Amino acid sequence: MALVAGVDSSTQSTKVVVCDAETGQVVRQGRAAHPDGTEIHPDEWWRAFQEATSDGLLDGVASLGIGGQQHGMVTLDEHGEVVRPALLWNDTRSAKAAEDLIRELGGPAEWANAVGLVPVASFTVTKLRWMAEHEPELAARVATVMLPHDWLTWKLTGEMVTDRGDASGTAYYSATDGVYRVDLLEKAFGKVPHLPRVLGPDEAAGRTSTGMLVSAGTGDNMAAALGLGLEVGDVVVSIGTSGTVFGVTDKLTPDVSGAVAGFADATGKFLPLVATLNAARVLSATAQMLGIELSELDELALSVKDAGGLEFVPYLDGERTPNLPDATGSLLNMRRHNMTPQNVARAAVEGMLGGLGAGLDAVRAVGLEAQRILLIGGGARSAAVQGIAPEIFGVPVEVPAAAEYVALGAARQAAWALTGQYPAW
Ligand SMILES: Nc1ncnc2c1ncn2[C@@H]1O[C@H](COP(=O)(O)OP(=O)(O)O)[C@@H](O)[C@H]1O
Ligand SMILES: O=C(CO)[C@@H](O)[C@H](O)COP(=O)(O)O
Repeated sequence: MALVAGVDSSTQSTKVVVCDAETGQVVRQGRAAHPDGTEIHPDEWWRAFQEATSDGLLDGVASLGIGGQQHGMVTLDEHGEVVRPALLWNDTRSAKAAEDLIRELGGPAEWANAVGLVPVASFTVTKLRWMAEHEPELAARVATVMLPHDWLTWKLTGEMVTDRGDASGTAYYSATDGVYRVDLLEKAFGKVPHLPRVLGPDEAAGRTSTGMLVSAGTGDNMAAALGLGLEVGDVVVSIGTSGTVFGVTDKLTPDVSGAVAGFADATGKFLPLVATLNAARVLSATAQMLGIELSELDELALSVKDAGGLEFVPYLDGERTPNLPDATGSLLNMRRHNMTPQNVARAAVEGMLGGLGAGLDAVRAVGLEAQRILLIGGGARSAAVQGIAPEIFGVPVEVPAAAEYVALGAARQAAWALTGQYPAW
């Protein structure tokens, strides 16, 4: 039996699945945590990858693919050394840089038409502008810019490559034209560092020192779409560190409002996506505040039929959609009679899902059909989320069997690169 492996190097952890290349059945799994924070040295991802794959997890694996958190700015000097810790997708320090870049190009529509999205602090191009302005000595040393999954692929193979899915989250790659917009990168950063070569969906990046094939890899949301085998009419809501709402389309409608990012997917199509900064951790922060476990939060939230008038504005980490990087969370409409743990728990779940409900409206506005929602990510394991989501979204919600869909998608890509056939798992 040929084995393939998929890696999900996401915000909070690295997860690895080893699958039968023919059926996709998972035969082994590993995981390791990442440190908290919105900037992180890439060595931490390498350490987590090694920890997650220790004890021979990859023994006998013929091909491996990496799915990684999107947008993180990894900068290398001319010797391949990391110049500064990577600024992650949820780091909001480049919010002003985003505003400046929009103004300099002539407005949001110019960006939406050029690269399918309007800059916000999450996108790599704004982080590069921030670095050029605030850390000019470090910026001067930057010879190469890449994304988290690219860096891991490079560590494994020595090849500086990426795929169009992850490249489309930089804001200096046009998903529709399939080219880097080095002119935009130069305007933002003042120079054009070396960029990873963009591979096709089934192309291999190279081989590890032990001979294992490594596929192109992709961003974690693109990998999740691959893992689910998404079809037109399906919309995914993923509740991880980020909340994301996305679907696969044949063509892209740029969203000038900036709510929907026009990403590429990992198969040659597109992946319009809305992302929020506040998802599963709204639930864990609320449980922590109440001094209870997540399972108890579920019980409390489901023990009442509404939040008794409480409204939880969930912007605990600022927010990206809507673009309010400095926003804070609030608990509104408190009265003596409604300040119960049950109501607070319910309001937290409703508030977090409400942000994703607005995301659903936004992807519909650019033409995504939503006949059903597929709910995935760590937060989808919550009974309260599963119970309350249909009310908030107003369409049937299905919860696929709990699985690591990002890692599974990366494994599917690894099998595709190995055999040359899209695996019909
Ligand atoms: N049963 C649960 N109820 C609520 N949240 C959960 C549950 N299980 C896991 N989570 C949350 O899911 C998050 C991790 O989800 P995951 O999709 O792996 O995130 P990421 O890919 O961003 O690292 C954590 O914040 C964790 O607290
Ligand atoms: O910024 C985005 C999507 O645009 C995030 O979805 C990141 O890709 C991180 O994902 P998770 O770690 O939350 O899965």
